[in-house]
Amino acid sequence: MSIVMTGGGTGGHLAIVRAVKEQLVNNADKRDQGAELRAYKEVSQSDTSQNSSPFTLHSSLPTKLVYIGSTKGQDRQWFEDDVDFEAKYFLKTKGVVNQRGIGKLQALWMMFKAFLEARKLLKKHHAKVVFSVGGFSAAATAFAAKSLGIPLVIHEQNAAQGSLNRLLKPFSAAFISSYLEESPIKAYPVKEVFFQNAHIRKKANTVIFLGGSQGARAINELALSIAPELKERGIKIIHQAGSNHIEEVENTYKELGIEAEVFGFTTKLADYMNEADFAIARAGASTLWELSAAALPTLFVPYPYAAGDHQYHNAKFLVDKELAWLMKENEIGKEKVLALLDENLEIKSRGLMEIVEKDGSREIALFLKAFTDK
Ligand SMILES: CC(=O)N[C@H]1[C@@H](OP(=O)(O)OP(=O)(O)OC[C@H]2O[C@@H](n3ccc(=O)[nH]c3=O)[C@H](O)[C@@H]2O)O[C@H](CO)[C@@H](O)[C@@H]1O
Repeated sequence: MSIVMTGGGTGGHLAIVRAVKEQLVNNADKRDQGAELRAYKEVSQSDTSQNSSPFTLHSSLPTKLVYIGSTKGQDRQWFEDDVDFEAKYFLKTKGVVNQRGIGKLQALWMMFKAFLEARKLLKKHHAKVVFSVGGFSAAATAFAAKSLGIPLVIHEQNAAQGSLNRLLKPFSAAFISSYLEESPIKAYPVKEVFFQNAHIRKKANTVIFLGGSQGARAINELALSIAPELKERGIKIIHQAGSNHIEEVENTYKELGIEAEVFGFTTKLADYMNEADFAIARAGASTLWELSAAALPTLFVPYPYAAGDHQYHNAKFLVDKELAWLMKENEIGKEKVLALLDENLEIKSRGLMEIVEKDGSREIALFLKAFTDK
């Protein structure tokens, strides 16, 4: 029997699969099979010929993990070589919603063929539950689960629900969303390191600008426009400018005679957040919950072209609780932003610490595991 995980396309979806998968492999099993799993790991580490998942090799470990994604998007990059899954499948699918005319018909036909394939795979692996993180990559397997009467557990990352998740919500065994009161699990799967760095901010000594690894023009422009005032106030600047904009942004700081730490992609985001007292950031779900876990007061500038304007709704969720600030790109004003630095950061920081729940991935892993115990 197995837990089948599906969905992806973008890192935002795939990160949830990975976080929950890691918990299933490392922690959730401690409840009932911990000793056995650890014993297995010791054996397999001393035997280099075994490079496959612990779940595959020992039939005494009942739960296997299977991933079903798409050939399109980033699914392959993330999981093709992942040995924690007993099996990985990448079905030929593409998004239906954004297609028109003949393209839509082709996408639907591909989806139908993938649906039939997914049904076979779910039967073959004796799926006890299907965990979907949404995105077109999840559609075939999610529908296949429903058609076979296999419980479907959905994780929605955003406050504005994705079209597939919205469609399947009434048919799901559980709909997990950190934004919904009725969600069985409220905690967002955030890496522990962000919580470890949480501390109360009182004064904006360091400001971090986070435009994501690709950078955000509006955030870059804002940063450079308020940089002279920040310098005057003795505030340090950390600036994620995006891989393609580092040089141009660095040069502008130089021309302004301002020292700033500028970078593109980083694996040390948690450290940068730890150093900062105030953030100006996009409102992608993981980033938003990581900033919240770090108790870092933030002005969100949502990406305006996100599907269903979901970044706006993500940020609004915190703003409605008075835990963050929000400005659409066309609302940004230099003076308005500078005024926020004088606001009471401590209230926001404390509020975030109180509301943000830990252990999201572990709770989801245990929730899924329960289906295999039935
Ligand atoms: C442009 C877009 O539509 N993005 C969507 C995409 O997320 P997308 O992957 O773009 O953004 P998220 O904020 O959800 O995740 C970014 C992740 O990458 C990490 N990171 C980022 C930059 C960096 O230099 N180093 C690093 O490690 C962050 O810590 C975070 O864990 O799916 C999310 C979940 O459906 C949505 O909420 C986002 O709106």
